[in-house]
Amino acid sequence: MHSKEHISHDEYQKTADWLMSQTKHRPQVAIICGSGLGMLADTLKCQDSFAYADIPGFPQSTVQGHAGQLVFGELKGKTCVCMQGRFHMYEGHSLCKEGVYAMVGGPNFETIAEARLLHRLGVDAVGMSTAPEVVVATHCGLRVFGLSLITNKVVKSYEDTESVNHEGVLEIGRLRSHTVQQLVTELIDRMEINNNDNINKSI
Ligand SMILES: O=P(O)(O)O[C@H]1O[C@H](CO)[C@@H](O)[C@H]1O
Ligand code: HPA
Repeated sequence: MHSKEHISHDEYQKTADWLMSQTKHRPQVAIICGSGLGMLADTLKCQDSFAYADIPGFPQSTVQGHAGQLVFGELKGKTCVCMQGRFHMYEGHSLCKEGVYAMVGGPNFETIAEARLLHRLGVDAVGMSTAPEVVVATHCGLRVFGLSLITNKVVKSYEDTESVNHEGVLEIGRLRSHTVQQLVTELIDRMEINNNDNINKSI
């Protein structure tokens, strides 16, 4: 997992599973200790420390003064995990991939010309929804988690023989519905009930 462009969910999961099997700590707070600040990790109580080199799939610190350890423990009664050493782009690490979602008005799918324009603008995914809901929810002070299932490749070439249609979108939806249901159910299970208390205060 060393400075790869893309790290798969399975690779992250293997690393996380290994760590969870090695420590009983389940952190509520994660802290990245940069240059000269690694000593904070030494103050954690009931420590479990792991050298980055011993953690399966974990990148290595190359910067002088970065111990290269992941330290689990307690600080002021809160379970924390500290990275004693971070990773930088100048070490060859890429930025985490973030995507840009663009909404088109629909109900037609974007034309090839529109798809090319969106691509040039840096758009990664196209849909016909989600953005208005997020705008309204944010306006109402709600915290939002948006989830879009990517069902198809956007057609950007006039030579492309594939085309997008609603039946195809629904078909992928059916194929993935179980996974999406599991994900949403797990999210709800883990959700803090008080996460919108800023609204309650204003009512
Ligand atoms: O209807 P939602 O869930 O947004 O999903 C997508 O499916 C339709 C296109 O097939 C569009 O409505 C598009 O936004
Ligand atoms: N474009 C716009 N909306 C969509 C698409 C698409 O390719 N697929 C599903 N919804």
